[in-house]
Amino acid sequence: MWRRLGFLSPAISSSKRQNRIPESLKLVMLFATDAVKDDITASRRPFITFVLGGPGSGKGTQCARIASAFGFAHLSAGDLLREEMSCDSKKGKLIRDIIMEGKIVPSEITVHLIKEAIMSSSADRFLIDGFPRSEENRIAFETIIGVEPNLVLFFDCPEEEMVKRVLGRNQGRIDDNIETIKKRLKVFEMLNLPVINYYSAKGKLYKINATGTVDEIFEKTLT
Ligand SMILES: Nc1ncnc2c1ncn2[C@@H]1O[C@H](COP(=O)(O)OP(=O)(O)O)[C@@H](O)[C@H]1O
Ligand SMILES: O=c1ccn([C@@H]2O[C@H](COP(=O)(O)OP(=O)(O)O)[C@@H](O)[C@H]2O)c(=O)[nH]1
Ligand SMILES: [Mg+2]
Repeated sequence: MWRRLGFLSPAISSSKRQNRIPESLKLVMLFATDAVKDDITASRRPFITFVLGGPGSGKGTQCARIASAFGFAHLSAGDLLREEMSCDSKKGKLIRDIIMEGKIVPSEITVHLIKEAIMSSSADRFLIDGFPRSEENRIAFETIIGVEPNLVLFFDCPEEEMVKRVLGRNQGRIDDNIETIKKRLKVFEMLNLPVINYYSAKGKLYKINATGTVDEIFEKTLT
């Protein structure tokens, strides 16, 4: 990946990855590009950032800020699934039941929705918010879409704060209740943390302390 980022590689060396000394993720965001595009054999290869974190860690909030500051298209896997869930179909009902239980929707459904969203957009840089949520999700994405993310952001937030935020979210979501939140936190720990560890080991992970105000976290993300 650092090879692909070309001249940016020295600026983002290994330090901020895995949350060591903060360096400029802002530079990466500003110049986000996948140098494979220069290869005439690759017709379209957008710059992909996965945005991970527990429920209520602020993924959606920070994605909106990053997207507007740096021209990323923001794709929320949860929003894509909620849109699909609202369809009065067998698939819609399946998604609803799984979300209500705080479990993970089968990878082929989610990856298909993400693929469609990427293909129907002309953007060259994407924030994929709330995906992959399991190793199975990650492998399905890499297999079906055929690329790995360029970057992975992890908003690290204490459970107590996440619960407080989710309960105060007030968007009428079927899964924003204490029973489902408890289940989602367990699923996050059991299935999503291994994905985070995987990208950390690959040197692609930027861990951000997600406590503080929205502005403070946005600043932390970029410094
Ligand atoms: N830094 C913050 N401090 C307090 N509340 C926040 C902060 N960031 C987000 N929120 C609020 O917490 C709730 C969850 O944030 P959201 O971005 O939807 O998280 P996620 O997508 O990770 O579940 C929302 O109501 C949002 O407005
Ligand atoms: O890739 C995904 C993303 C979301 N979900 C489901 O959708 C719910 C809500 O996801 P979202 O990312 O919107 O929740 P957030 O973490 O933002 O609160 C999750 O608990 C899962 O049940 C899923 O199965 N796969
Ligand atoms: Mg969200």
